[in-house]
Amino acid sequence: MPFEFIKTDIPDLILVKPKVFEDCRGFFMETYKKSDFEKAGINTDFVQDNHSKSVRGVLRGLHYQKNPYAQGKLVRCIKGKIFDVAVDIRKGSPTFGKWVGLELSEENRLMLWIPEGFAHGFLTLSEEAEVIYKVTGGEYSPEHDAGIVWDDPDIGIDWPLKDVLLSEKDENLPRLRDADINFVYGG
Ligand SMILES: Cc1cn([C@H]2C[C@H](O)[C@@H](COP(=O)(O)OP(=O)(O)O[C@H]3O[C@H](C)C(=O)[C@H](O)[C@H]3O)O2)c(=O)[nH]c1=O
Repeated sequence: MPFEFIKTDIPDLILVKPKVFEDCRGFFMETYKKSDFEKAGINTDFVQDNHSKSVRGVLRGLHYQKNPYAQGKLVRCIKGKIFDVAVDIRKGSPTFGKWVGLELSEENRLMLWIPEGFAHGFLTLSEEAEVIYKVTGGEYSPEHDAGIVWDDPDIGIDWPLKDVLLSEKDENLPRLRDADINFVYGG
């Protein structure tokens, strides 16, 4: 099995560890395989791939697209290191408002599967980080783009750095209690 699927504190949030084949040339690894991911319960109807580069201290998030353009994300850091965070924002979920954060890096090669109904963000821990992620559900739709402020005390994310660089948009995101959310658990 080329992948190890690891549960996190939020049942639907899955850490994926690919099998790496190293030799004198370097390495090879499969980073996605439909049959294996579907066996693990991961939706693989990917509609878009994204790639962003950030410098140390940049925090992108917490973002989500509202229904009917909700997105699932398979996130991977291919250069440097990030602290990747997902927050459950599905109304009625037993883990509503709960967050999971972990390091994804060029070195650990871990990937995080974040289903629809979660807000996502990451903090750049290395001088530079490049993040690529496959997206399910809705293609990019600015009208459905939404977010929650990174340091919402009701969520209490323990970001490793406190002095962060945000876009103007992210500086002005609402708290979870005021956010425009239309996800329903099990819906
Ligand atoms: C997300 C997106 C953005 N754009 C354009 C819109 C802006 O002109 C420019 C930068 O967008 P933004 O500042 O929203 O990029 P990020 O802050 O990296 O947003 C992402 O950050 C967090 C981590 C996420 O999980 C989302 O995928 C996404 O919201 O790219 C597009 O053309 N297509 C897209 O899918």
